[in-house]
Amino acid sequence: MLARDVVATRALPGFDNSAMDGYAVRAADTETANTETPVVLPVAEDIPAGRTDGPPLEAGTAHRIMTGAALPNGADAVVPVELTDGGTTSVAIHQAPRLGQHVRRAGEDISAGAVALRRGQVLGAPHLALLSALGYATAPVIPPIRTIVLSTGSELVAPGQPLRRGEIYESNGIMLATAVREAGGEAAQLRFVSDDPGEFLHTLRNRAPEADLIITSGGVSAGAYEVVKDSLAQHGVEFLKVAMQPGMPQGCGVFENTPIVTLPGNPVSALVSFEVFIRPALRRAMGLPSVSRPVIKAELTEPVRSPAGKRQFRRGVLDRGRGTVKPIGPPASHHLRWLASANCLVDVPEGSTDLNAGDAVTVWDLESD
Ligand SMILES: Nc1nc2c(c(=O)[nH]1)N[C@H]1C(S)=C(S)[C@@H](COP(=O)(O)OP(=O)(O)OC[C@H]3O[C@@H](n4cnc5c(N)ncnc54)[C@H](O)[C@@H]3O)O[C@H]1N2
Ligand code: MOO
Repeated sequence: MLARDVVATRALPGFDNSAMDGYAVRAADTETANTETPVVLPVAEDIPAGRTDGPPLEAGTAHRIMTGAALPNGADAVVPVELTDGGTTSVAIHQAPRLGQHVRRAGEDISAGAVALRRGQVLGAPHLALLSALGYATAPVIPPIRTIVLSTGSELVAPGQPLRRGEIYESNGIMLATAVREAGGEAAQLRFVSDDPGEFLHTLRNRAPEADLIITSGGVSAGAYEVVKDSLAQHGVEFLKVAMQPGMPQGCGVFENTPIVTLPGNPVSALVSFEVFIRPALRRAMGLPSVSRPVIKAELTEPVRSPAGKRQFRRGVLDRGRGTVKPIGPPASHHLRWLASANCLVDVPEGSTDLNAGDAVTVWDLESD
């Protein structure tokens, strides 16, 4: 993201140039040209793109010119090669050009001194091209937040490896690292660790200094072997229950000078918690223009039940045209298929336990920033 406005120090295009492969002429020399009685002119120069010596066009002559080549002084129109006989020593012009035809004027894209890009612009493909076209080899940017993402669980196996009964493939790491990147941050996805506190703390200690934020998943609820909770409760991390479904058990704090958020391990809980707690904080910290997802009102296509006293986030499919939202899948927090089919979250407030089809609900649009 740009840290300051960037001003064009030069115009674009930087010089009058040809928009076509053809012949640079003086329109007045060729005004009688037509197919029956072409105007024939000697070709005095050949001007490929990149030729820099710039010989002027004498009256009564033509220069063969290529797209992007500087228009010679004296020329005021370009005749495309298709409207000529394509000659190299002399050229027969079959159609009279309009004054200024196929000429790209200096500064018609952007003039010198104009603001080319504003502070806060996220630099995508066209913006980087514009900066380069203006001659900027570097640009002042706000660096992205650097996160490390660490999954925990002795049941986890890397995708591609054989699985034994009781084991599952690790999926939170790539999910959360991708979510960070999509939010505009940087993410290093660490190799997941087992439920052994020694291994967990060793990994964190090694990698925390390189991060602005640590994100872990798993090991924060109420059982035995809660590696994250057991290891970090003594290290300035607070563990608590949030009145939210999914995403009830949470933790956050500072681990040896690095902020840390410990998400629950259930995949849907982890991603919903990321959306609710981490994404807005990341974007605000980076100064990005839109901090929260766009929030829309939509009409439910079917009823929704929600536990009393909890804010529920259901997966949904938002039909923007109709203004409706269809809740999909059960509220449970392990249904990845429904998470992958959703384009929004349906935000059911704490006070609502029974919503009917046709009721208006608040929806978080997950497909927009
Ligand atoms: N007695 C209680 N049990 C549970 C409670 C509770 O309050 N009392 N809370 C439940 C809720 S709600 C959630 S959410 C989970 C959170 O548990 P943890 O954060 O401790 O996570 P784990 O137990 O490690 O894992 C939960 C679940 O998710 C799977 N998992 C974990 N990490 C990954 C990963 N990287 N990739 C894919 N799947 C992952 C894990 O195998 C478990 O199935 O606790 C409830 N229990
Ligand atoms: O908070 Mo848990 O996330 O409901 O499954």
